[in-house]
Amino acid sequence: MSTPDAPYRSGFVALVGRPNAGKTTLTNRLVGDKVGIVSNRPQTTRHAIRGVVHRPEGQLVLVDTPGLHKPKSLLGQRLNDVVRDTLAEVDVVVFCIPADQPVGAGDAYIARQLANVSTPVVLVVTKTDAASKKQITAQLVAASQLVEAREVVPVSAVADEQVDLLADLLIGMLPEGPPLYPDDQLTDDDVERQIGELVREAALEKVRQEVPHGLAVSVEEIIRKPDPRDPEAVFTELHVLLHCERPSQKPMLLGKGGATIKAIGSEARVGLEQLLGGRVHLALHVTVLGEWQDDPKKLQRLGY
Ligand SMILES: Nc1nc2c(ncn2[C@@H]2O[C@H](COP(=O)(O)OP(=O)(O)OP(=O)(O)O)[C@@H](O)[C@H]2O)c(=O)[nH]1
Repeated sequence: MSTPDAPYRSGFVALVGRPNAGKTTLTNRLVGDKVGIVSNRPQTTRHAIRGVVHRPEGQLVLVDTPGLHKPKSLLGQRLNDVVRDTLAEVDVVVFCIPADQPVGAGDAYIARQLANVSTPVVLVVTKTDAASKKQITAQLVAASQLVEAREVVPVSAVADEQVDLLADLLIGMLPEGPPLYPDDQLTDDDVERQIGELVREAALEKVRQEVPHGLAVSVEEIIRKPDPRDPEAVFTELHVLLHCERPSQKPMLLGKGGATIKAIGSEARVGLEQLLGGRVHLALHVTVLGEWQDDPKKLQRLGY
């Protein structure tokens, strides 16, 4: 794996940036298409793993950070605490700033959080395919004024420009050490969490603006058994609750004659069957949880 003059390196990297900065797209491009599920996490991290980048010279573990934003509720505050812990514990923080949008208050807020930790920062100006050379140059300068960065790299995840270079550069900043994951395992977001995310994404897509932030998902039960149609295959029965904040939101999620909830289920099932590698029966129910974003007990129940 390692060559005599270049030691093997491994470690943790967190991608941060305001919503829409391109973090997910960049993560996916860095990791590549192959996604698997790892059930064991190394003891070295408490954080959810988004993906693992395997290179001959090292291994980069991309750590999930929930959105970093000004706290408006207890949920927001807790998320920000998680973010700060994550930033302090990883080896490198990648701060994504899109090339096609002016640097704004959201970026400045994140920069202030980064100033509180000693973790080295790599500034990445994303979406360079969507901006002119002049715009990119101006953005590189503006971004550099926000934080003290070790490196500043313009990339396009969509056009696959400079992504390999970024991976090499990040690996070079990690401590020497053995691989943290076997190379056929790419993510270890636990299955339950991924199930919840797929359902939540499907629900947000189907209801759009109507149930904005007050939507949470909890996976109540996962039953795996041999598929009666094919005993070699696994059949998974899932019981999932969609929690909304207000009674008025419930009919929106259900739709006329249950049409919306049915559509959410069909949409989610495609991803779920891929994730679980077999047929899935998804039982979805809608409940009203009240002001869950500000209620510590309810937050705990939802895993925050
Ligand atoms: N043109 C272009 N668009 C991009 C690129 N990367 C991301 N996008 C687009 O920007 C939007 C946001 O990208 P995401 O990767 O979801 O951004 P994010 O930072 O993960 O967003 P949040 O989940 O809201 O925090 C999507 O519409 C992407 O298709 C890029 O390299 N070029």
